[in-house]
Parts: sequence; C-alpha cells; structure tokens
Amino acid sequence: MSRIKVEGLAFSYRRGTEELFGGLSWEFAPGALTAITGPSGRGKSTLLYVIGLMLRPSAGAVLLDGRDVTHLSDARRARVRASSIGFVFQDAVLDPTRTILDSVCEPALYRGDRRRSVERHGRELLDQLGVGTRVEHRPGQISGGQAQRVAIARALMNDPAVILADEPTGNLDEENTALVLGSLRAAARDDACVLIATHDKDVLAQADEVLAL
Ligand SMILES: Nc1ncnc2c1ncn2[C@@H]1O[C@H](COP(=O)(O)OP(=O)(O)OP(=O)(O)O)[C@@H](O)[C@H]1O
Repeated sequence: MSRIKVEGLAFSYRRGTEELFGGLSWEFAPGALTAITGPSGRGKSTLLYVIGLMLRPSAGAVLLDGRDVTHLSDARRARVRASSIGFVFQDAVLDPTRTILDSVCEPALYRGDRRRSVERHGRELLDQLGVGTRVEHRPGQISGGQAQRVAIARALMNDPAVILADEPTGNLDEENTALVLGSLRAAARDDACVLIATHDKDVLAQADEVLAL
C-alpha cells in the first residue's frame, strides 16, 4: 500500500483565485525519495502544506496509509501530523532562545520520551548532518546552512513515516547537500516516505521519482 496518495487534488488560497494542482492524483511509495519540481509559483510548497495537513484541499483527498485524512477535525489532523509527519520548512525557523540540541530534542521530549536517550539520538542526528560540534550554540550563532541542517535533524527526530522537506538544500554547498540527501535517503531506507520540493539538480538526479507540477 502506498503511504501517501492524493486523489483529484486542487487548492486555492481564496475562492475565485488561481487553482493549483488541477486535480492531481499521485501515489508516494514508502522507501522512496520523490522530488517535487516545477516553475516558481506552481505550488510546490503549497502541495507540501496540503499533504502535511496544514492546509485543506479545495477538492480531492489526501490518504495516509489508505485512510482519508482530509475531512478529520483540526484536532485529529494535528495529532496525525505530530505522530506521523516531519516537516522541514523552507526558511528553517528555529527557536532563538533554545540551544540547537534542545530544538532537535523537543519533538521527542514533547511526546514523553526519556531525556537521556533523546539527547543521545539528537547528537547522533546532528553528527550525521555535520553540525555535531554546534549542539550548545543558539540559532543566532550558526550559519543559515547549518540552521537548515539542524531543522532537518529536528524533523527526523521522531522517525516520522512521512518527511516533507521544502528546498532543504537551498542554502547548502555540494558537500552539505550530500549530507542532507544522505540523511533523507537513510530515513527512506527505514521505510519513510520522503517528499522534497526542489529546483536543485543534484536532488533531482538522486530522486527515485520526480513529480513535475
Ligand atoms: N498565503 C498565501 N496566500 C495567497 N496566495 C499564496 C499564499 N502562499 C502562496 N500563494 C500563491 O500560491 C502560488 C503557489 O505558491 P507556492 O509557494 O506553493 O509555489 P512554489 O512552486 O513553491 O514556488 P517557489 O518555487 O517560488 O518557492 C503562488 O502563486 C503564490 O503566490
């Protein structure tokens, strides 16, 4: 079974304005890295928000493991989001008052995991992403590209079944792009469904599937 499926999907930010996706149907398989590409303004970010249950489609449905999650209440959609979806936002917003390690650990502490094992896992993720020496720093003390990688570690923290990443390599050089792709690939190997909105040729070359909007 596909982990995520969209059926006849369309979205408008306001009634009577431009409709995005034009009735898109697509299945995203677990274990696969799918790049979502297309010209600026075509709706790549918006598609991630709709699949990430932050926006409701104006037509069609989003199915997660075969279950239609489109019409659930806001509270139930928020629960599904917290338990199953890791989101990497385009601008890597991190809490300026927390250390890097605290930011990465927060999703797991919030759901009640034990601090010791959470911190161990947080340090491992930050190491994998090449920011392991920055754990006690705060967002103002690291570069934009490092913040991007911290945001990815945070999204991977709870081993989500679905990872949605919006231009995750936008700020990165070749070496760090490879680190990020390696981490997303490792998550996919653990059977996650990974969707990356991107213009990056390296990401497109390494994706298992490409959805062009
Ligand atoms: N909050 C909003 N309210 C109204 N319109 C919006 C909003 N966010 C985005 N849009 C519009 O929706 C369309 C799709 O935007 P979106 O950011 O999803 O595109 P994109 O393909 O990700 O673009 P880019 O490659 O430039 O990041 C654009 O026309 C944009 O102007």
